[in-house]
Amino acid sequence: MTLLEVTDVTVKFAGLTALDKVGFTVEDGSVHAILGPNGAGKSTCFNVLSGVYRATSGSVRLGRRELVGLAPHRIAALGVARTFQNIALAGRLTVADNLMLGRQRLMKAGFLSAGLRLPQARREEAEHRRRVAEIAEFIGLEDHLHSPVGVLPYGLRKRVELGRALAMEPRLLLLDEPVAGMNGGERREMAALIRAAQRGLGLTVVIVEHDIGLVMNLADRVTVLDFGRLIATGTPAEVQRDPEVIRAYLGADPQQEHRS
Ligand SMILES: Nc1ncnc2c1ncn2[C@@H]1O[C@H](COP(=O)(O)OP(=O)(O)OP(=O)(O)O)[C@@H](O)[C@H]1O
Repeated sequence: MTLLEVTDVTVKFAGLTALDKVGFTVEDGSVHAILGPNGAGKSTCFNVLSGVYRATSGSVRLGRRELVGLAPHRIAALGVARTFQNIALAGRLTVADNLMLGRQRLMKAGFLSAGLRLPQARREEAEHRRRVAEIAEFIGLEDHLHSPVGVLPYGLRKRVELGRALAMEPRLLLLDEPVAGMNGGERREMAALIRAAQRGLGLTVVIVEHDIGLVMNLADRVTVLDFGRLIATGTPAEVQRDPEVIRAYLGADPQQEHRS
């Protein structure tokens, strides 16, 4: 079953076409990667999916809902969570509190009752904190639950980002370069975690990534962009063989992942 359907999405910025009639579908419960060299339009595509940018034309459907034109918080409320290329966490807050921020949308008690610490609000908060502890365990950070995020090494902070997105209990998880800047071991651990989230929590994952090796091992399907155009879509094995993909991206010097 299709969860996300992107049709003819075009994004123009003053004279520059960042996305040109891009279309692909994402199956429910799958991991779908968006791959492409620098400037290909991957982040723009993500920003359209999460409502940060509005497509100039085209459509993005989550189930039957049209997402183009909705504000980011409305899209989040439909069960779409995202992480950012550059970590966007509250460094002074603990891991637990950062994960709690992810649960805000799920909290029923208003600010006032939470502020006054009314019994119902206290009970609700305790439930959310229990779930946050479970998520911290899932991402392997149970021993750091009460550490400020700012003191954690980079690889662990990237996991907190993933945890905060998971704390939103999404159906669709958008991951923007989740292993950027990580070493080989950290990359493998993060890939395993993403797989575990997809399988264990039944999530659908769309991932933007430069790391071709990671994408080929992790993704069920891959969409390849180049200069804002979709040049291939298919299984990792199919796109790896595609001559246009080889020319645009995979043929690049493997030591030099980023084309500048
Ligand atoms: N807000 C913006 N205003 C103007 N141009 C933009 C804007 N955002 C992106 N672009 C341009 O759109 C094109 C696609 O950029 P985008 O960031 O989507 O590529 P990308 O594939 O994510 O690249 P990278 O791998 O470097 O993150 C680029 O030419 C970029 O300069």
